[in-house]
Amino acid sequence: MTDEILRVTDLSTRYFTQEGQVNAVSSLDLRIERGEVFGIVGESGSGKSVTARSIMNLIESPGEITGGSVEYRNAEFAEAVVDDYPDAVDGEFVDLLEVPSRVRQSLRGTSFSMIFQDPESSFNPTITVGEQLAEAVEVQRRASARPRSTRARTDDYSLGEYLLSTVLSSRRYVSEESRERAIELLELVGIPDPVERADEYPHEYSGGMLQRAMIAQALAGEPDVLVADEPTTALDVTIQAQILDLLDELQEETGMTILLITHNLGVIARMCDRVGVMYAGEIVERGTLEDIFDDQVHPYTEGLLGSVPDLDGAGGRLQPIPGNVPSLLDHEMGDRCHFADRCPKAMEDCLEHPPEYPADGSDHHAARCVLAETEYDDARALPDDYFDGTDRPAGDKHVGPDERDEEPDDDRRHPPAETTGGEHQ
Ligand SMILES: Nc1ncnc2c1ncn2[C@@H]1O[C@H](COP(=O)(O)OP(=O)(O)OP(=O)(O)O)[C@@H](O)[C@H]1O
Ligand code: NI
Repeated sequence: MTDEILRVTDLSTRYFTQEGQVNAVSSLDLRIERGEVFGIVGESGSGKSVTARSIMNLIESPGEITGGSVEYRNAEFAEAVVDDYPDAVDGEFVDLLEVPSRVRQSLRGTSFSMIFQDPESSFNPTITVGEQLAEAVEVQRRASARPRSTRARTDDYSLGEYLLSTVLSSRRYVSEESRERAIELLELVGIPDPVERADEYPHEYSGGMLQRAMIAQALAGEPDVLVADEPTTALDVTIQAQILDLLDELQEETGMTILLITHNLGVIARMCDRVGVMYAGEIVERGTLEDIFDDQVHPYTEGLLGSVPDLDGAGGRLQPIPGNVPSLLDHEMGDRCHFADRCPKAMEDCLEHPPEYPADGSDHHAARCVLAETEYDDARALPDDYFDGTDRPAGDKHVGPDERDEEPDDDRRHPPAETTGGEHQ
């Protein structure tokens, strides 16, 4: 029997930009089991971060979740909200997109936590790092002080307590215990001189330090589910390995469920139980590590595997897959397999958008590719120049090197395979 903790169904997120509608995430399904580490991997701009933010319901204008559900399983939470939001509840599952943000926020930190790709976004610049961590610890303390009742967490905030908490939060640390825990957490993520660093403000931290502090912050509430978007990309390889070890350890200790987002297959191989390979806003192949690394069906997965960057050495790089990640603009996407124009095995069959087919291997193995069903047949192959003209309006999808912008050329963050700089909120 499965023990699903997170059930994402038919999730779609669009950005309504001046250039048109961007289909950042399209009809995405995910089933994540309690205690597993599920990886999402894909090139830059494939929709990984938007998926993570959609799951946390953190999509901002001009973006919008246009359909689907994100169901979190927590019997107490379901019981606490079922009277007020019966439509959001299905057994022990609650659709987080169907409850108001106030209710959802009661889950932040203690049930759900997120590590963002850009650490700045998760810190308040005017409060010291130590205080912010202590506050996160305090939230967890309050939650567990009311014996596991989510209702208490959402409703029972009496005026007295409210006043007390506002008074207290103007004090330097919410409590000495929380301050100690905050320092412990800083130490845990490898920040030197944690006692002194706790009193510093976010801008006094380097990018790598802030990323570690953010991990400490995300872990402070001892979440059930941690969504980690490129948790180690800004860090040098030694620290990367250290942080991954730390996540691994904590995961084993606490049984926390992790949704890990990365473009690094080395990280996937090291951390994950199951993987979803993302391309153009869709999961194009999913399966266990073995399915994906040894038995992959989708030529995109194969392309990503072209060269697995190693964590320990310099020079490990993804081998670029020829061509570019599509723009995801609705009017440019067409109704074919979105990878067909870059695929060495594109056939006539690929001019229709493929559904997800079961693939040989584990029950979990599936691919959005006709090759899961049919043998590759040279006789039906599309000519090499098939997509050179008509399918690609005004060559928009070929972003030349001089047109790339937005993000600094940080190789660790964007290996050569990744061309169009994904935007980060
Ligand atoms: N605020 C925004 N406005 C418009 N488009 C956006 C916005 N945020 C993301 N997108 C678009 O959504 C698509 C998916 O972006 P996303 O950031 O999820 O990619 P990613 O897989 O996380 O890439 P990376 O590896 O670079 O982080 C991209 O086409 C991106 O341009
Ligand atoms: Ni991203």
